[in-house]
Amino acid sequence: MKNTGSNPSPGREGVIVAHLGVAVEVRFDDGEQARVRVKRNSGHVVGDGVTVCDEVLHRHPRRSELRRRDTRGGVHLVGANLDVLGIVVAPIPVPPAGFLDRAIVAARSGGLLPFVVVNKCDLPGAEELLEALRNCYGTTLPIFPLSAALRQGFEPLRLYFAQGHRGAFVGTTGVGKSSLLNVLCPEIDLRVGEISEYGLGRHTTTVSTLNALEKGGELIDTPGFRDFGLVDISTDDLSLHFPGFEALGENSCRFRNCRHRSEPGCAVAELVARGTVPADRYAAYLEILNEVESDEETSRRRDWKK
Ligand SMILES: Nc1nc2c(ncn2[C@@H]2O[C@H](COP(=O)(O)OP(=O)(O)OP(=O)(O)O)[C@@H](O)[C@H]2O)c(=O)[nH]1
Ligand SMILES: [Zn+2]
Repeated sequence: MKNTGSNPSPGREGVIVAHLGVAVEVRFDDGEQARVRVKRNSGHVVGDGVTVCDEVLHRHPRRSELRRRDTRGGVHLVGANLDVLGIVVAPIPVPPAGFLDRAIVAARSGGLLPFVVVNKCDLPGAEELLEALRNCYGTTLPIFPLSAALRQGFEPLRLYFAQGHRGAFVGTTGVGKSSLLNVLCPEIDLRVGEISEYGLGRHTTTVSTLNALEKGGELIDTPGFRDFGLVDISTDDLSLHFPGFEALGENSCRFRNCRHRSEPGCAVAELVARGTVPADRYAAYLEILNEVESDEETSRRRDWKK
């Protein structure tokens, strides 16, 4: 174990704050940090709680896991024990249809609370976007309008994290995630620089880090994950976690695997008929359901061919 402070004694508890491929950086409960070697593909991720005993890592059970799927269908664990997922949108580029709903469903199915950041509020079109999002999600999620370029509007977001939340940001290319991170966590780049001094420079581009925020809370930054253009969800996730179906509460559909299409005894259909779920939200749901079903069909066919 390479030590960045005094010698850690065996059996100390901490959290993984950086993953370097062949080693992880552990921050112990007293604030001291040390590097521990791990096998490549050890399965440890940033955010994992660990006990270090005789230079060996013992991982604690996780309360949540954030995953992403690559374009070839491989699943990657991005971080552990996150509480919140910040979905970043902006007036430009316009969020792709269904992006927010899919990202919200992905967060909830991973056990994370989603929130929305509307960046680039200095640009025309921001008011309209914000208004549309407030109408759609305002009662179910926190929405933070801000401008990373002007460094304005960050206080409510900082206070939100300061409640003790550990989170990550996702969003499509160009919405300003890097700019946002730089305002919230200006030391991220510095820390990556430090890591390269240990001769692991080649890995610095894929380093994922857990960063403490000034006023409290933590942010996981994983380059490569931030671009969440293609959000992978299942039909089960969608029918359970679609934003707008919260009014369902304990009223369940007759069939446990109800897709809320035209099944008898569907509680969602009832809410739509009563106007509790607006018709346009239901239409958005059906559209995504069709897409997800067709994606699932495609991957089933691909698996058969293997
Ligand atoms: N007007 C305006 N432009 C912004 C703001 N935040 C970021 N930008 C610009 O938007 C562009 C994209 O910003 P990035 O921070 O690189 O966006 P990103 O989401 O990290 O993009 P990727 O790295 O491609 O995923 C840059 O030209 C930024 O200068 C903002 O608040 N207002
Ligand atoms: Zn139903």
